Formats: sequence, structure tokens, C-alpha cells
Amino acid sequence: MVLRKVYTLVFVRKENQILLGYKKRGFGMNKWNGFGGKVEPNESILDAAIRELNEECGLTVETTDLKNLAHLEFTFTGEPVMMDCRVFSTNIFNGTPIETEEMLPRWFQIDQLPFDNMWPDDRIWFPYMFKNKLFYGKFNFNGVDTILNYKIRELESMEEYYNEKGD
Ligand SMILES: COc1nc(N)nc2c1ncn2[C@H]1C[C@H](O)[C@@H](COP(=O)(O)OP(=O)(O)OP(=O)(O)O)O1
Repeated sequence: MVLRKVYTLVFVRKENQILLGYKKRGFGMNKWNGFGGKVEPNESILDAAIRELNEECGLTVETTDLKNLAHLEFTFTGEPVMMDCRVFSTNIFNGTPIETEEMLPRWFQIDQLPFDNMWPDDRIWFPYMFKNKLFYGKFNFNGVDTILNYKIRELESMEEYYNEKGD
């Protein structure tokens, strides 16, 4: 049986730039990524997204300014856990990004992303995000560097997707 754990992942955008954080510890250490983490018990996914963004780089956002653009599922050979990752973006935020215990934030031009130091799936699905698509992706990994197989498909609406899925 596979245990499902829900995570958030938030991308902050500004004109042609995207804010990434260099993960200083834990899962995904030494990779650039958006900001996010586990949804705590009794916490809504949106509240978790806002909390993790603030804890990891000091920015604040309003619930209504977060756009849910993707649902990603990650599995790793030999691991009984499926990471169910809800991806959000926003270009409305308060504050200036600051380094925290977990992340070192930096703005990148969207055509100059450090893909060699990011999760390998990002090369596959970032283009969907930059085209403002809604999408579902499922990636099966062997270790943390090799994608064994994946599926990705565009969605008409995230709401419809979650209703059909029964979430
Ligand atoms: C496998 O491919 C992945 N790609 C991308 N882009 N992001 C991923 C991938 N796998 C996981 N993530 C994201 C999902 C979350 O945003 C973080 C992992 O969260 P973390 O383990 O750091 O959760 P926290 O609650 O912050 O953990 P601790 O406070 O216990 O350190 O990575």
C-alpha cells in the first residue's frame, strides 16, 4: 500500500522573473525550487502554501492571490510514499525575499533557469507553467536523479479535476 502525503509548492513571479530558493537542508537539499512543504494535520492546503512561503523566504501572500496551476505526483522506487504536490503561483505578494534557515532565495530570468541544479522533472513541466497551462503530472523516480517514466496532461480546470478525483 502506498501512503499519500500532501505537499505545497509555490512559485512567485515578477515580470519575466521567477523566485527560486536554494534548499539548504532536508529533502531536495542543494537544489533550486519553489517554496513549500508538508501540509500539517488540520491545516488547509492554501494555509500550508502561505505558511511555507513565509517560513522559507519571508514573503506574505493572500489566499485569493494564489493560483493553483498543477497537481504533481512523485513516487520513488522502494519508497511506500506518494508525494501529492499542489503547485501554486502568484505575482501579488508583500515583502522582500530573505534568506532563512531552509532556503536562499534568488530571482531568475525565466529563460536562464538553473535546471542542472533543479529536480529533473522541472525541465518537463516548467514550460507548461510558463505557458499558463493547468496540468497534471506523475513522475516515477529511481533515486533522486533518474526519472523512470512520467505522464503529463493539460487540464481544463483544477476544480473539475479535483471534483472528478474526489478530493
Ligand atoms: C521529485 O521532484 C520534485 N520536483 C519539484 N520541483 N519539487 C519537489 C519534488 N519533490 C518534492 N518537491 C517539493 C515539494 C515540497 O515543496 C518540497 C519538499 O518539502 P519538504 O520536505 O521540505 O517539507 P517541509 O515540510 O518543509 O519539511 P521539513 O520542515 O520537515 O524540513 O519539495
